[in-house]
This record gives sequence, C-alpha cells and structure tokens, in this order.
Amino acid sequence: MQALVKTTGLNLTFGAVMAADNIDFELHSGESLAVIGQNGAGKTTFINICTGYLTPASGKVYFDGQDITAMTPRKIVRLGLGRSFQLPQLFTEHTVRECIQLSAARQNARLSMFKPLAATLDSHEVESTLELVGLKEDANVLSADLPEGKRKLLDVAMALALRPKLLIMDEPTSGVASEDKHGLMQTVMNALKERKVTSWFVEHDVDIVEQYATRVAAWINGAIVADGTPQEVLNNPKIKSEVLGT
Ligand SMILES: Nc1ncnc2c1ncn2[C@@H]1O[C@H](COP(=O)(O)OP(=O)(O)OP(=O)(O)O)[C@@H](O)[C@H]1O
Repeated sequence: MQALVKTTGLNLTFGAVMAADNIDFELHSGESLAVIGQNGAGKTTFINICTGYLTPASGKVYFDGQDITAMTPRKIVRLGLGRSFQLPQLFTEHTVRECIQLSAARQNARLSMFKPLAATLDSHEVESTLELVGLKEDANVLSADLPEGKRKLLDVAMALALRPKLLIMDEPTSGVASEDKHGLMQTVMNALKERKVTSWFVEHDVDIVEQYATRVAAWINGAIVADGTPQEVLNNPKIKSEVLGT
C-alpha cells in the first residue's frame, strides 16, 4: 500500500542545532500516530517541513505519492493534508460558525466581496461539522470568548471543513485542564473516525497516548529513535529514561 506521507533523508539545522536528522518516515491511511519527545526534540520542525512551513536543507516529502517538498502550505492543505496548531489559529473577531464558513470558503477559493459568505457555501456541510465536534450550541459565540478546550475543538473543526485525508495536530490537549483532556480527545478522535481521517498528534500526556494512538514515534535530537506500538515504545528503557523521565 502506498504511504499517505513519506519522507526520505530529511535534514534541517538551525545553526548548531540538528532539528531534523536524516529522517526516513512513512505513515499509512488509518493509522493514529502519537509523536512524543522532550521540548526541542524536533517534533514541530518535522510537522513544519511536512506541511510546507519550512523547507528542508535536503530530502523529500511525499503526500499520497506526490512530491510536496517545495509546495506552499496552502497548496498542501488543498491536497488533503490538514493541520491544527499548538495555539489555535482562529478568526477571533468572528463567531464559531463564521470561522468554519471562512475556513471552508478559503479552501474552495470562494471568498468574494460581493456575495454573503453563507450564500457561497454548502450550509449542511458547515452545520454537520459544527455538530461533529459538539459546537452546535456555541455556533453564535465569538471564537475569542470560547474556553481553551472549545478553541481547540474549533481549530480541529476548521481543519475538518477542508475535508482532509490526514490531520496533523500539534499538542491538541495542551493548555486544557487535565480533567477535560480525555473528553476533548474522545470528541476529536470520534470526529476523525467519522470522517475517515488519518491522525497524527504530538502529545506529552502518556495516558492520552496509550488510549488514542495505534503507533508511537519517539524523538530525540531531531531523530526518530523508536517507532512502534504504544506498548513497545512506552516500555522501551531508553524512551522511559530519556523521553518520559520515568
Ligand atoms: N525557526 C527557528 N530558528 C531557530 N531555531 C529553531 C527554529 N525552530 C526550531 N528551532 C530549534 O530547533 C529545535 C527543535 O525545535 P522544535 O520546535 O521542532 O521542537 P519540539 O520537539 O516541537 O519542541 P516543543 O515540544 O517545545 O514544541 C529546538 O532546539 C528549537 O529551538
């Protein structure tokens, strides 16, 4: 089966820092990948390279068989590689519904000064996305007024409005109270399953990793040092001492 994401020999340094060290990696449709690693290990740099925000010094990135190494983030999103951010990128002066509408319109290049936004979009699509992430009752709330957990959900919903094949989430539960993390992840993972979206998420909470990942990749100094089932990676002595600190 062709990999959904494939990288070959990716390298990137920032001065003396090795942020990506010859990374060969594959992700297949249907996987749920958790990425773990200490701060500064290179998890976000790898995501930035795969989503067009950074260009590697050498190496290639393929999405669905297509070379996307030199593509812009916008083009990559249109191919079906979605992304959410550690700090949600919302339209803070707009309501929850409008944020989803704007996201969907951006994807379809349907933003126009001359037509109301709602008239250019499939309203059923927008409403079903709101429902999917449990934000229907908040549809008319300003996104800036949402609590952190719902801001994260809206960020995911905006990415889902673009109908991705893969969603990469950089720390989807960071900044959320520990008692709310599981509820948030459950909603997100149910939504991805419903839309048949492959998932890749960066996570520091081992309980979340164990519960929601089918595969774990552990990073140290810009390299993947362990890659396997959660059981294998989380019980690996090197990962326990150098990544998890247990
Ligand atoms: N634009 C940049 N300029 C200079 N150095 C950078 C830049 N981006 C990242 N780095 C450095 O590259 C290394 C990897 O950073 P990266 O953000 O990828 O780590 P991370 O594993 O995502 O960490 P965190 O868990 O803190 O988000 C770090 O040493 C970081 O300081």
